[in-house]
Amino acid sequence: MLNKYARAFFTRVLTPFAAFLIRRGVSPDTVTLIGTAGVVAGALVFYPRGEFFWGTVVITLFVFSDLVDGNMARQLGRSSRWGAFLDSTLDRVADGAIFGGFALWYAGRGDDTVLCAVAIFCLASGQVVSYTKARGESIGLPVAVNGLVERAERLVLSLVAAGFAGLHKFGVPGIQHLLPVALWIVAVGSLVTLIQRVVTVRRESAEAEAAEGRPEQGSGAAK
Ligand SMILES: CCCCCCCC/C=C\CCCCCCCC(=O)OC[C@H](COP(=O)(O)O[C@@H]1[C@H](O)[C@H](OP(=O)(O)O)[C@@H](O)[C@H](O)[C@H]1O)OC(=O)CCCCCCC/C=C\CCCCCCCC
Ligand SMILES: Nc1ccn([C@@H]2O[C@H](COP(=O)(O)O)[C@@H](O)[C@H]2O)c(=O)n1
Ligand SMILES: [Mg+2]
Ligand SMILES: [Mg+2]
Repeated sequence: MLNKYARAFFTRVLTPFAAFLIRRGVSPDTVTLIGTAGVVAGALVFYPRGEFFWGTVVITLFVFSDLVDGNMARQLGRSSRWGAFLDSTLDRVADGAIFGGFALWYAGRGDDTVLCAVAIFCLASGQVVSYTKARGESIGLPVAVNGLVERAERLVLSLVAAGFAGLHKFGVPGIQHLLPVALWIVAVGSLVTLIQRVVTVRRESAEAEAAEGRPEQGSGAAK
């Protein structure tokens, strides 16, 4: 939903900055790489120590590079398969660091095994949700569903909650509970999204095979 409705707004806001970087001779790949490095550093330096406010500030400074790199590539007329591969692959690295950072906190000083497991579930299910689309498309299916919780939702929910939860260290009472709530929402939402995508791929592959005149695998007709 955010990808659909918020992207146009951020494209307008970030286009002048993308044009500025192009004029300075910066390449889209450089932005992709530096953006990912910043997110990974912010997540793995601050989150495992429970510094959620400063971690989120650093991550937020870098995470928008994921919208700037594609914008630059399009302005340059240089959108490439390599760029698409690099962008998506490094998205997975950044997401791993963010949810890994939460898991490390709960495994250590945060001392909460259940929330550690929820954070690991968010990490793994987010990666699998993205994989379903990539694999479905690689076998020639449209995978015409995005689902309830895409990457933008996973990031916005977790980062906004972490940023506010971090204010607990500055004396705001009770606010630290926002992060567990967000992690549970992302976990359940990712599971729903995974089911939505798997069901869609199952239907699309059956339709494709029926259109090719091949019996559906596992239906018994192939025996
Ligand atoms: C006192 C207050 C303290 C608070 C501190 C700071 C709070 C600030 C918090 C958060 C800001 C979070 C911003 C997060 C922005 C995320 C932007 C982003 O990178 O989105 C990426 C997304 C997808 O891009 P791609 O097409 O490159 O990725 C594809 C996607 O990942 C697919 O994954 P799948 O969906 O399938 O799982 C992959 O399949 C594919 O491989 C991959 O290529 O981009 C978008 O979706 C575009 C829309 C971005 C919308 C951003 C909205 C930000 C909204 C609000 C932020 C501001 C909140 C401020 C709160 C302030 C509180 C005071
Ligand atoms: N280094 C890069 C990064 C991205 N691209 C192209 O942009 C598309 C992604 O757009 P976003 O707005 O989501 O960043 C990607 O599929 C590539 O076509 C690129 O060429 N080089
Ligand atoms: Mg990008
Ligand atoms: Mg990306």
